[in-house]
Amino acid sequence: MTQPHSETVRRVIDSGQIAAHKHGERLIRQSWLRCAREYGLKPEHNPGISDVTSARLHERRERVGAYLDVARAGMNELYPHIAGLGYITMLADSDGVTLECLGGDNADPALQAAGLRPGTVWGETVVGTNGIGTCIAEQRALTCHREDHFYAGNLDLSCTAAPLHDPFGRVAAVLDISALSMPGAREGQHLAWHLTSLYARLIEDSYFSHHFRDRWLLRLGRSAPFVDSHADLILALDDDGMIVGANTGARHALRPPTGTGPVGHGIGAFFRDGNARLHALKRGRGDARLSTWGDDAFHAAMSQPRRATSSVPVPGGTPPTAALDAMAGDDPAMQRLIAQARRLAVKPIDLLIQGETGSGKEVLARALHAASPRSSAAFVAINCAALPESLIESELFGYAPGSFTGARRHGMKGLLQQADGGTLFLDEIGDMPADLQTRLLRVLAEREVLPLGSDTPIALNLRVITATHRDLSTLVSAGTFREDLYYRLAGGTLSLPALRDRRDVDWLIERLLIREADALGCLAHLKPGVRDRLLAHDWPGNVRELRNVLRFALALADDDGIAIADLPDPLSRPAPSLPASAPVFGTETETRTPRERLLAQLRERHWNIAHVARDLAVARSTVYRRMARLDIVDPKYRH
Ligand SMILES: Nc1ncnc2c1ncn2[C@@H]1O[C@H](COP(=O)(O)OP(=O)(O)OP(=O)(O)O)[C@@H](O)[C@H]1O
Repeated sequence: MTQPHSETVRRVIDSGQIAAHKHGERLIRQSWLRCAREYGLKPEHNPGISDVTSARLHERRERVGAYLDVARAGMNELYPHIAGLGYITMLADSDGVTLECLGGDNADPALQAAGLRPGTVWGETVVGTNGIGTCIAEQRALTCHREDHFYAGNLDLSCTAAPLHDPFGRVAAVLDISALSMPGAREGQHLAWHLTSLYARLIEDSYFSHHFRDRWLLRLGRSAPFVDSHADLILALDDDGMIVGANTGARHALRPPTGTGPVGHGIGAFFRDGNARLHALKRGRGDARLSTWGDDAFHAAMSQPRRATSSVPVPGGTPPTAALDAMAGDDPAMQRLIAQARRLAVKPIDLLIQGETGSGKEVLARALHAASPRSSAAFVAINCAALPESLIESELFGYAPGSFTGARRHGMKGLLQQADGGTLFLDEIGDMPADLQTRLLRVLAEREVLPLGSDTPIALNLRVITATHRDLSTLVSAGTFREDLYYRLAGGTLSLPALRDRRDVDWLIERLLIREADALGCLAHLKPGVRDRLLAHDWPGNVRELRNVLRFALALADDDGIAIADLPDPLSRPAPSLPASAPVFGTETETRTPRERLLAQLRERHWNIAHVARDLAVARSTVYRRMARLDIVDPKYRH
């Protein structure tokens, strides 16, 4: 007599033995152990099928949002391939609740009883090992065929499921094909596995392209004719060549030395001459091929951003936050600040930005404006410290015709009025004279402005963002800044960290380097030792100083990249003391002649030119050229 299924499962759980099985089967056994040990499920106690209410089902569909439309289209494409084989296709959300079902007869009691319908719960923690739930737990495509199920009640089912990732790598939904009473062993489901995986990839990539439609999209594939329609890797890039999104293929293929994925890195971090080739691709010129630093070659195709969707805010839509997102790499304080800024941007409140000089206060103010519902109206910036005190009043509030000697005949619209409907940015608010603080407070409270010499107030609809590098609370204690204005402004305060306290300096170097190199039309390469020099600097002038240093160095550098000598003082001065074990590619090399340096690098890499080129961040041809110039001959070719 055959053993009841629950006993088979129990035996595996008690023995804990999973290693001897093939990969697909091992995943199933692993899931059995998880069900028993982590979720406390017992194979003998089958909980049966449970449903969510139709209201909850509606909510869940809403939550999947635009992904659902793309996934539905994918299911419609997939279904005709499997219909004749007795399968139906389903879509579940990331909790394992089925949202859509295509195929079969809705009234078929067998399908109904098996739970193959919208609104049923297939989370692994609830119904044990099954196609949808275990796919979510393992985050990979898998088949759960008949006896693979944890509970005996599901043994009629054969399910193959694949995760659908969102553009950030999280499981957004699951694509599943299922059948009842499918004969044969799980190996017979091989084709089902490939088909489900293929359509999951198509759905993911379609959604990815839709999500990043206002970015440059770089498609990379092994086969030239397919690169446009079936790219293996897709990267979304901003105008500076920074990666802002990577599809599942790209996340797997491109592993950066630091960080968890390619997002936030420049294209040059992964591809030889990445920036130059990107430039050519954007202009529709040059060879449409890219090679990774490990010499993996891809055919490339580039598509342009659809600007209209990002610059014209859709009524009721979410304003773009790209400028905010582009401000930070993986620094926790900056990430927190950007998350707060994203939320505050859309709220009708005035904001105060604090931070040292050059830390990016104005950049943040502009990004807040771009991410706000006011983005299509004016952003008016004024630096209170730079304006003579006598002019601030008329500049800000404007004046009526003939209000004072020298005034324009028709009067002048003040900056407050020019910013009507948009954002007014008052930089260095701590330097605002006391009487103007009073008038500004009135404007903020009453939302109207009284131009000089006029007795008719003008209603204003504006958001005021102020910024200061000074500690306003100290100015309040000293009596030079109005306390009531301070509290009005400090309601929404965003504090930018100093660059020396940020952990994403490396990221910022890369980003600014690409941007500045692009502007100057040269290559963004740092020679060995330069990055370390930059990372060791204290940056009292913050991001502005970093940008200026890179701009200066790029202007001086040869076409093969920035050397330490190209940096401005004091960064170019030899380091005061060097450790005895300074690395070959570090600062110590700077005391040798160029020939000695290159020879040492070639020997270190056993004359592997590709490796030396990678260390130096230059093309192989550059290394060969330098070898010829410095009269260095590879020992292999010496007679
Ligand atoms: N996150 C960033 N990404 C790229 N560039 C940045 C960033 N932050 C600042 N910068 C650059 O640094 C320079 C200084 O930025 P910004 O003017 O916003 O600083 P600030 O804090 O307002 O300076 P100040 O206190 O002198 O007014 C700008 O030219 C800008 O290009």
